[in-house]
Amino acid sequence: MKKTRSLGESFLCALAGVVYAFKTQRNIKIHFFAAIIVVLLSFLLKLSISEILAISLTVTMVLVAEMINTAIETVVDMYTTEYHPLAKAAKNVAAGAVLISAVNAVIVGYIVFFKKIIMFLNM
Ligand SMILES: Nc1ncnc2c1ncn2[C@@H]1O[C@H](COP(=O)(O)OP(=O)(O)OP(=O)(O)O)[C@@H](O)[C@H]1O
Repeated sequence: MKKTRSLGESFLCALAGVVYAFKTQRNIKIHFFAAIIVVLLSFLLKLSISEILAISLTVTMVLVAEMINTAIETVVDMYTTEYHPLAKAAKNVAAGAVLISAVNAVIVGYIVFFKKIIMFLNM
């Protein structure tokens, strides 16, 4: 295996990882489209800079958690497809990270959007 890579090659590998996760993981597709809707809503509801920062960090955290979850699932499946309690623990912990990021997204989304959407609908 080739050891040293140029910066460009490393970037392409990272990009390939994003594409792989997007192509193979239904949840990432759902989160990605949810992120697009959130970005469009942010423009429509004229969020402040600090609100946009909170939303941006939240969306990024969910997508990153999903990708780390995918990486862990992939390594576990490469190691064994047999039942193993440690494989189960690794996958459950990774899924737990996604769950925590998703709960945070719901809380942040509620705090930032709820009042604004109600006001927008009552206009
Ligand atoms: N090799 C294994 N040994 C023991 N339990 C496993 C194993 N593989 C999966 N599991 C259990 O099944 C659950 C689902 O695993 P799976 O690999 O199907 O993930 P998934 O359904 O693709 O998850 P996600 O929806 O997060 O992508 C795991 O969280 C774990 O509890």
